[in-house]
Amino acid sequence: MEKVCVLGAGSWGTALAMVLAENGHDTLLWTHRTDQAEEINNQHTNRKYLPETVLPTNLYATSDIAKAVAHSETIIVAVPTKAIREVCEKMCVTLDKKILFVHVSKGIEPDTLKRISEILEESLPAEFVEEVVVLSGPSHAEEVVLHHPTTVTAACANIEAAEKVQDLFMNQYFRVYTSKDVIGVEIGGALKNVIALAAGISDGLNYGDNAKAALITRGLAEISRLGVEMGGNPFTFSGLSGMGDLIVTCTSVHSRNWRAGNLLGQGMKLPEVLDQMGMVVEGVRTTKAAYQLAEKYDVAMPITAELYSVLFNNIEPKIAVDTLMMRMKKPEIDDMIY
Ligand SMILES: NC(=O)C1=CN([C@@H]2O[C@H](COP(=O)(O)OP(=O)(O)OC[C@H]3O[C@@H](n4cnc5c(N)ncnc54)[C@H](OP(=O)(O)O)[C@@H]3O)[C@@H](O)[C@H]2O)C=CC1
Ligand SMILES: O=C(CO)COP(=O)(O)O
Repeated sequence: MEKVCVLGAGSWGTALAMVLAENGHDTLLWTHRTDQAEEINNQHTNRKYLPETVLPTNLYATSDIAKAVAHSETIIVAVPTKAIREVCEKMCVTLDKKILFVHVSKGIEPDTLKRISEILEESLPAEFVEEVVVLSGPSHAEEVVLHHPTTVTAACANIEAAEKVQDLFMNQYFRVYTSKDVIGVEIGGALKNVIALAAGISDGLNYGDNAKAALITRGLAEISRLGVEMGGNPFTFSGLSGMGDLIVTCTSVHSRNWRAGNLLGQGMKLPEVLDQMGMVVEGVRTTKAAYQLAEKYDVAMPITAELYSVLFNNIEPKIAVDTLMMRMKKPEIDDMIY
C-alpha cells in the first residue's frame, strides 16, 4: 500500500483518486475549495464534477496542500495546464523529501511552448523530484468511475518509474502500459484536444461521418508530423496516447473539447461556449500553443491553423472548412513522416 495524493478534485483527479483508493492505497485528494473537501469527506460525493458517483469511503479529501504533500510518497498532479505553475508554487514551500510525480494534464503552455513535464521539472526543486511520469490515454472520467474497461500509458525515460506508476494504478478495469517516450505521449495527449474541437465543429455544422473521419486521420498526420519533429517516437502516435485518445475525444459525448467544438459549429461564440462548459476545455489554449509550435518547427498543421483562425480571429467555421478543402492538391502519404 502506497501513500499517495491527487492534486485537483475535478472530474479526472477525482476518478483517479477513486482508482487508487479502490486499489487499497492510502489516498488523499487535495482541492483548493474547503466546501468541496467537506462534501467529499462527509457525503462521499463530488456533485459538481461527477454528479452520479458515490466515492469510496476510504478516499479522504483535504484543502490543506501541506498536509497532502506531507502524506505522500507519490503525487498525482491533475489540475488544468494553466493551473500547474500555481500549484507547483504552493507545493514548493512544503516539499522536504523525494517524491514521485505523476501528471495527467493534457496541454501545452502557450508562448513558453513547454510540455507539462517540462513545467514540473523547472518549477519543482530537483532534489525533491524522484521522477516525473506522464499518464495518458483514452480515458474519460465518467466511464472510469463506472469501472468500464480503460487503457492508458505511463511514460518516463526511466522505465522503472513508469512501471511503478503502472503497479499503482493497474487493476481489472484500468490497464496501464509503459513507454519511454515522454515527448510522444505528451504531444499526442495535448494535440488530440485541438483536433477534437475541430471534429466537434464539423458535427455542429452537420457535416457527417466522412468529414469527421477525415479530420481524425489528417489530424493524426499533423500531430505526428509535429511530434516527430519535436523528438517523439513515430509509433507512439498510433498508440493509446495518440490515435487511441484522438478517437475517443473526437467521438465521445463525454469530451469537453468535442462538446465545445459542437457548440461553436452551431454558431455560439467562444466566450459563451466556455461559460456554458463550466469545466476545462484544454484544446483552446493548446490550439494557440500548437499554432506557435508549427511555426517554430516549420511543420504544416493546416487543421490547427484553421482552428486558430476560428478561435482567435473570428473566422466563420464554414469558411475555415472551405479553406481546408481547397488547399493545394497533394499526395496523401508523401508529406507524412512515417
Ligand atoms: N476529465 C477527463 O476525463 C480527463 C481529463 N484529463 C486532463 O486532466 C486535467 C484536469 O481535467 P479535469 O479534471 O477534466 O478538469 P475539470 O474542469 O473537471 O476540473 C479541474 C479541477 O482543477 C481545479 N483547479 C483549477 N484551477 C486550479 C488552481 N489554480 N488551483 C487548484 N485547483 C484548481 C478546479 O477547481 P474549481 O472547481 O475551483 O474550478 C477543478 O477541481 C486536464 O488537463 C484534462 O485534459 C485527462 C484525462 C481524462
Ligand atoms: O482526455 C480526455 C479523454 O482521454 C478528456 O477529453 P476532454 O477534455 O475533451 O473531455
